[in-house]
Amino acid sequence: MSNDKVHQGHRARKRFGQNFLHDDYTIDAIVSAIHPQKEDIMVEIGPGLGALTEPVASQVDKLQVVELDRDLAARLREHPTLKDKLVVHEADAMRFDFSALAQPGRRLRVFGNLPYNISTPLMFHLLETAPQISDMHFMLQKEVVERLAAGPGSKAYGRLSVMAHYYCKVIPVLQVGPEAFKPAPKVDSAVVRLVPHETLPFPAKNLNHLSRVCTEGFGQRRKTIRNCFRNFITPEQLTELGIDPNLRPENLSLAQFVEIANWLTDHQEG
Ligand SMILES: C[S@@+](CC[C@H](N)C(=O)[O-])C[C@H]1O[C@@H](n2cnc3c(N)ncnc32)[C@H](O)[C@@H]1O
Repeated sequence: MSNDKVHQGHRARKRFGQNFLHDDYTIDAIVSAIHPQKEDIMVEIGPGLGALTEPVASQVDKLQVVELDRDLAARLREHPTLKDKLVVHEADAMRFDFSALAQPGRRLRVFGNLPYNISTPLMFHLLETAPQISDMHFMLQKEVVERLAAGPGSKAYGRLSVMAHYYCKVIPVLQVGPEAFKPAPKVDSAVVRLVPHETLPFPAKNLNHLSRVCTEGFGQRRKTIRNCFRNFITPEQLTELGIDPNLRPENLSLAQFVEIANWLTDHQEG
């Protein structure tokens, strides 16, 4: 059992969410879904021991990788076949400025088998860079992929779903069982493709207001929106926007969340 924690001579660190992919079928399926092209600006988050790094690097000229674990970053810098292709950023992806890697007219393609302990805040961080990204492929906890992909009326629908759909088209690609990893995680996993919209379908005038409307709504998902949003909009004003005040937040579409947020921006005092 404890052997399972040592993979390719490296002891997996739980605090870095290290579950290394070792199943060739899964690795091939992810790399084909990514479909790397020679001239793409590819960025991998958490390359680890290189399960995805090696096959992707073999198809491109250069690969940027962001790895927090100092030992793993050092291994990658010295890797016999990878070192000439990799640009290793030994950094915390949560604080990393991904947009700095984009070039004029060339957006990033980001991928990774992400550390599950930070996957939700990391998604929000990456969504902020969406305009500089052409697509993202991530292995996540299956439940997080369900939340990303969820639409109105579903139990999994929440702030993460609204913000993901605000910026991206969300496409679940593949489900992966725990046995594909070493050590095996306690949860099921899934791969998702996120494709940022060329033009935002429902632009918000103020993103903080959209975030606030989502937080206040999903914080009280069993209430009707006339109650959730009573601090800033009346039932009559909701009706004027064409939105039924008796709906619950989990029934509001992205367009309606944005409509309420934009109303808040327009009617904010000061
Ligand atoms: C789930 S493992 C995936 C490793 C490898 N890509 C694979 O598929 O086998 C997550 C990786 O992310 C790294 N990591 C954890 N937290 C990180 C962070 N905040 N920023 C960058 N990398 C991080 C871990 O050290 C580890 O290499």
